[in-house]
Amino acid sequence: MAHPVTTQTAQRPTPVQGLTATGVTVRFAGLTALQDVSLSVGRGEILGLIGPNGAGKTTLTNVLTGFQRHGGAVAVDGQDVTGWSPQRLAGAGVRRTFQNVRLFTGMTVAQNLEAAALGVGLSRTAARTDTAALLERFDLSGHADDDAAALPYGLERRLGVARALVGEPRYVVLDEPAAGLNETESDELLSRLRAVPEQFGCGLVVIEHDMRLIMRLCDRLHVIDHGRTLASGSPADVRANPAVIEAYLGAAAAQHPDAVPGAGVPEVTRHG
Ligand SMILES: Nc1ncnc2c1ncn2[C@@H]1O[C@H](COP(=O)(O)OP(=O)(O)OP(=O)(O)O)[C@@H](O)[C@H]1O
Repeated sequence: MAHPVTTQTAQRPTPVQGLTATGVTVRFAGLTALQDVSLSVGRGEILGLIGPNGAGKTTLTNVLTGFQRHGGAVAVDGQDVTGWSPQRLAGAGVRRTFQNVRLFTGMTVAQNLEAAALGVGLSRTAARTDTAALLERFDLSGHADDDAAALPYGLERRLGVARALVGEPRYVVLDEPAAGLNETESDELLSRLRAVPEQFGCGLVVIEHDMRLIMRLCDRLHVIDHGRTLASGSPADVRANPAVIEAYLGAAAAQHPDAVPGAGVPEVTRHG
């Protein structure tokens, strides 16, 4: 007897898109650096991660990019990547920059990009093509053959960001990309970063103390203090949040982001 034909319309849950951290906790000996922090960033989105010195921002960056063991979970577009090494995560499209740019010394600007592209698994031909495109997009073509170690500071930071974008990453975490830049350089970085999600199709997490930059750049902000989430939402909502004003921004800065004490300078201390 012929069996009736049944069509299996499997009701698979739609994978959660984005780079997500769920219930992340990190303890260093007696110190709780992160306590039950959850956040997510989608492709095409820019998320700002802000908070006072020692709040846990770099520790969270390390968690998201595989440099820090932790409790809780990290996922990339629905795939659990908890415990993956930085190299494996980079291969899966999760990249980062460091507070202090770590360029490959003894190499030119172009060689820095090419080496990074080879490092994430591109073929030599693809690495060359990618390098040429990045040099162009970041206005570095005129410096392609310069010794990277001899670049002026602003260009060094620009190269650091470009290098994190080799090989079409899915998500990039930028740790204080504007640190030490003057106002003009910071504004120039802002317009470059603003274009990145559309140009590269990736999501950005930006850790930054420069509130002039962060308030203009980000679609959403996530604020942490003492290792816990203090607030999250649009820049306007976060700027008006009394707890954020109290812990971090200060009243004057909340009303006039250009007046943030130390804007453009990495050292912003707790208020109150
Ligand atoms: N490897 C470590 N061992 C012990 N304590 C650490 C370690 N790394 C960070 N910490 C502590 O964890 C807390 C969070 O530090 P973290 O560097 O993540 O803060 P942050 O928000 O990035 O600060 P900043 O804005 O100054 O860079 C701080 O109290 C810091 O001293």
